[in-house]
Amino acid sequence: MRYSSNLNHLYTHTISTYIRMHFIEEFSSMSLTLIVSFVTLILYIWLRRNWQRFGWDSSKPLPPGPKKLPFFGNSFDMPSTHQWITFSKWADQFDSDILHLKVAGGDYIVLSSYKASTDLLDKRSGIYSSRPHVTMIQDLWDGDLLFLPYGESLHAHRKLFHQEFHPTNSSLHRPHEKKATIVFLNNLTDTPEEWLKHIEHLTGTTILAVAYGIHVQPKDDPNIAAVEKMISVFKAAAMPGAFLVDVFPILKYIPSWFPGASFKQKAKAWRGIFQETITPPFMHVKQAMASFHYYGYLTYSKYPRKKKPIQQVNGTAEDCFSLRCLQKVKNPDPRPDHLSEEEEIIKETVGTMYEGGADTGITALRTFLLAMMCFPETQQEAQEELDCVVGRERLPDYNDLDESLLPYVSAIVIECFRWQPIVPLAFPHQSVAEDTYKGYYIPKGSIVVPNVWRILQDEKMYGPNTDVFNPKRWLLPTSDIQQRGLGAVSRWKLNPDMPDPMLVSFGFGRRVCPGKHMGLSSFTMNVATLLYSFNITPPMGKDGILIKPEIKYVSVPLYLLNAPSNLVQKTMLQLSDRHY
Ligand code: HEM
Repeated sequence: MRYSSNLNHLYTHTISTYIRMHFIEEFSSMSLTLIVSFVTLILYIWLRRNWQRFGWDSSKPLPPGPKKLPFFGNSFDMPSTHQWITFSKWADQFDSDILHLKVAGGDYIVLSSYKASTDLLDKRSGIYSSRPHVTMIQDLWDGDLLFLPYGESLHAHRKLFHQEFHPTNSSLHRPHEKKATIVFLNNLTDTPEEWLKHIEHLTGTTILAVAYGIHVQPKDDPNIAAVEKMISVFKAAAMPGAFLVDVFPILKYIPSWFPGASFKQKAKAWRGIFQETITPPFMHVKQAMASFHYYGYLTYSKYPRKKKPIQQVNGTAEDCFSLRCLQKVKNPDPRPDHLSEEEEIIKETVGTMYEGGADTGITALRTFLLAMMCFPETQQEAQEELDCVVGRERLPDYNDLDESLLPYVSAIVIECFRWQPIVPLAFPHQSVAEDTYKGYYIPKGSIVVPNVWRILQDEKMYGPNTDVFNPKRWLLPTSDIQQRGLGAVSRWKLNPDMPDPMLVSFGFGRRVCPGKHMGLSSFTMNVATLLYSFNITPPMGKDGILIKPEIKYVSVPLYLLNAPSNLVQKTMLQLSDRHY
């Protein structure tokens, strides 16, 4: 009985073990099948969704481009400087004005012709007007117009810019530009060897006056120093690929004390510098605009926490971009040292003037000076035109800067923008939907870059030898005598059939530069005044022979600006007074 019970037990145990093992076996083969099926299904769905993305749909291939490595794509092909030149070589190699690259897992579309750039960025601007996400700037260092994705916030920022910098408003800014130019000329006369410092001072002075009505000291002004500091910080933050967090945005969640998270402390310190630069001058305008603010408060006895303004006083704020925007605010914060949401947007928008207008203006003037030294005959011709039109008694004025009066000077300005475009890849756009162009598939989220440099080197559009600075490519000789004032005569007129390079130099579509008119008008004024006042020559060697500077450009990280090299910066210039 005991035996049988043991046997029974053994029997039962054996059966249960068998059942368990069988079940486990069954289960594991079943679960394996399930897992495999599930993974296959996910893979299938993912492949179906991404079929086109990887260019495997032969009916809609991706645009051509250099061969991609598995996982790394074209990451190793991407040049670290002068990208526009490499992109241009690839456009020739693949005989295509639209290229596709795979970089750090993202899709990169390069447009190499005027047609492709305007077809996509202008005509389909509903798709191509966003910006790629730069975590270091957007998440860790507050929003910024330049980097804002397409949407309501961008719309609100750009609206303020458009209202202010519409060409009909240019008379508001010109007195400031003119005043800054006079200070610039004085500084150049005193210390011509510090010409680069004076150019930086010039652009900073103009921006501070237009933005906040601040009138800086002719030299060593702390406001200018603050602006310069902010710009250098901004350049470091926006340098492509400088921070791992831009490649792996998830890193933004690691705490700042974590080893390797120094980028978070940097972002915090930079945010501080940014706010310290843009907040005080803006608050100053708000406080000085006392007619729109309340000078004191009454406390209701029934609602002790509610306050009521008791007095309004007349404002002392100077007319400027900030003031004009503040005057239109519907919901201001009544406290002079606080800002409502609407006022915060204004503060940020006005602050973007530094980023948009400072380095671009400086680079444009450096290119102009380099061109004048390397192509002296163009300088002479422009000076003759200025002498005829303006005379010798006064500086050029905005009324003179009409292309019908000073066509040669106008052609120099246009040629500066064409010869060495300041922003050779514009500023990257991002697509918000998938698209097809010329039969090629463009994935949603692609970073789209117009190769402005290549477009402006196109000999079919701009005539032969586009590497040479030649203002005459824009001009026609004319026998029409255009007379003005002193009996000025111009031998030239602008050729109306030439394509306008300004249509590409300032970007495209809904992200086109909102400071375009101001940038162009102040650059033209500076060019005319410099040509009128000084002879611009390269420095003289010990043997008394002029040292012609090398035409060498470096890419400056932020917008990938195309600036004359540091070598040129140090050696480049000698100024001698003409009429100043
Ligand atoms: C010679 C001078 C200038 C040049 C060559 C220039 C060029 C450009 C370019 C190429 C872009 C990118 C456009 C795009 O993404 O398609 C841009 C954007 C911008 N520029 Fe300018 N710019 C100049 C002067 C200015 C000035 C004086 C201001 C301010 C008053 C300014 C403010 C801006 C702003 C705020 C943006 C960002 C627009 C956005 O992202 O929606 N720029 N500029």
